[in-house]
Parts: sequence; C-alpha cells; structure tokens
Amino acid sequence: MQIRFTKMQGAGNDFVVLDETRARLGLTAAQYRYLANRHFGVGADQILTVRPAPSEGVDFEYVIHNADGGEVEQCGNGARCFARYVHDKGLTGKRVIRVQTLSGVIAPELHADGRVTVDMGRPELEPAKVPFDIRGLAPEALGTTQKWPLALDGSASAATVWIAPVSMGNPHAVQLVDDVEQAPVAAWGSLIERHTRFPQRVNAGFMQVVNRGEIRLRVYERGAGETLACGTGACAAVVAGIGWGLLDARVHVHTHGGLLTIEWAGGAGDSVRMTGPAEFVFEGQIEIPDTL
Ligand SMILES: N[C@H](CCC[C@H](N)C(=O)O)C(=O)O
Repeated sequence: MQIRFTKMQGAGNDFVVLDETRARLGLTAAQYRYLANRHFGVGADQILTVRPAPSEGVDFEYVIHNADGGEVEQCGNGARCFARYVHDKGLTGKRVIRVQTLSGVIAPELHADGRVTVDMGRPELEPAKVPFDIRGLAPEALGTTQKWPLALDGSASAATVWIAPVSMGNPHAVQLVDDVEQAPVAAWGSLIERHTRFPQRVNAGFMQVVNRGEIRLRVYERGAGETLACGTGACAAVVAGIGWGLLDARVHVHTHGGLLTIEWAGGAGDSVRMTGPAEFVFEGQIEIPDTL
C-alpha cells in the first residue's frame, strides 16, 4: 500500500502525520510500527492521524499511535503539530481548534509567532504519592501511602522510587532527581514503564527542579522509549511539582529537544496549558507491505 505522509516535530518529539479526512487507510498495529521504524520505515515516536469531526462541537478527531503500534489517549507535542498541520494544509481556517481524542476534547491555539498553546484539560491526581520497588517488578503492597500533596521525601533508596502518579488522559509516573543527566532514565524508565502498578503501562518522568519557575525533564515514554521531549510528561511533571509545593503556576520545562512552557493554577478543576513549537520537517510517500 502506497501512502502519503507528513513528517513533523514538536521540541524534537517526532511524528508521522497521516490525513484520513477523505478516506481511512485501515492500518494495522504492525503497519503503524513499520511507519515508526527508524531503519525500515519513516521513523517517528508517534503516528498522528487526522480524521473528520466525529460529532458536533469539535473540528477534528485526533488519533495517536505509539511507535510500538499501540493506540493511546493523548500526545501533547503531537497536539501542537496536529493543529499546525490542519491549519497550514487548509483543512480549517480557525486558529483555536477543538479536537477529539480518546481522553476527551483539547483545544490547541495557533499563535502568529508559530508557537501553539494547548488547553490540555484537567490533570487527574491519584490521591497519593506511592513508593514501589522497581527491582523485582514485584507487585508490592503499596505500603503506607501518604496524602497528596506530600511533604517532599528525599529519603528514597535506590531500590525504591517515590513517584507521583499523574494522568493527563495518559498515565505518568513522575519522580524527582538531583540531575537529569545522571538519572538512570533507560534502566529505571523501562522498569517503571512495565511495573505492575500500572496495568496500562506508564510514561516515566525524571524531573530536576532548577528553581520555582524552571525544571529540566527527561521522559521514558510508554511505547516509545526515551524521547527528546514529552508534552503530557511536561504537564504531569509541573502538576506534580506544584503539588509538592516546589513550583509556581508557570514553569519553563527544559527538555533535550527544546523548551515547553506549562501553566496550571493548581486546582484540580483547572486546566493545564502547554505552549511550545510545532514544525514541518518533510513530506513523502512510502510503500507499506500489506502483510507484516
Ligand atoms: N507515549 C505516550 C503518548 C505520547 C505522549 C508524548 N509524546 C507527548 O508529547 O505527550 C503514552 O503512551 O501515553
């Protein structure tokens, strides 16, 4: 099957964008994996698909598949690229676009300077920050959990990490580290991603607080491994940091792929807003095997 695609990136998180506004491609998980493969396909962290509005009150449907072929609820950097795509391709003249995802409606807004701000909706804060043993991946009684927000606990041993389980529609496990460059992102990220504490698996965030308005962040993403940036991961990290009393309501998030700015007033009913770049890289077409 020959398909046309657009390659985009938001703070180095890279995407293949597929336009299904006129017809469905009917791709399988294996074919999404093929597209994302950096040696045999195009290469991407996620595949983003544009579909017509499924109902009144929204402009488009936004479908997200990880590099491993699994469909997921949300992708923040992808939302900015999605908005840039549908606007610049003339699929809408709006600059505030309402988009239906598996986890609800989000509203990207295109700015004249090229940046995009997305209302990412409300964070879901599990009621506690929980410790769990990443060594054996043993399903461990979660022991004494403490109420949210938690007095910062710096006493975690290497075998146990204290995480804040925050959902932005997709699941995140955020932990504090002294230096993101020294953090065991690959080793611990892969353990945390598949820990039994998270039956849907999880995105593992490693956050270094620089000051009350700045953090550095690395994220080992569910279904993709470490990416240069994770938009929902940046939202989840800032929410956790505010919950722990470490951050103010507007935070610059430095990632290996670029800068994201996250705002959250701190109430569970308040939306998280994310601002960052969205860039076209190239257009192309590729022959995908019908059977993989
Ligand atoms: N790996 C994520 C999806 C992509 C999220 C990330 N690329 C973003 O910008 O939010 C998950 O499985 O929930």
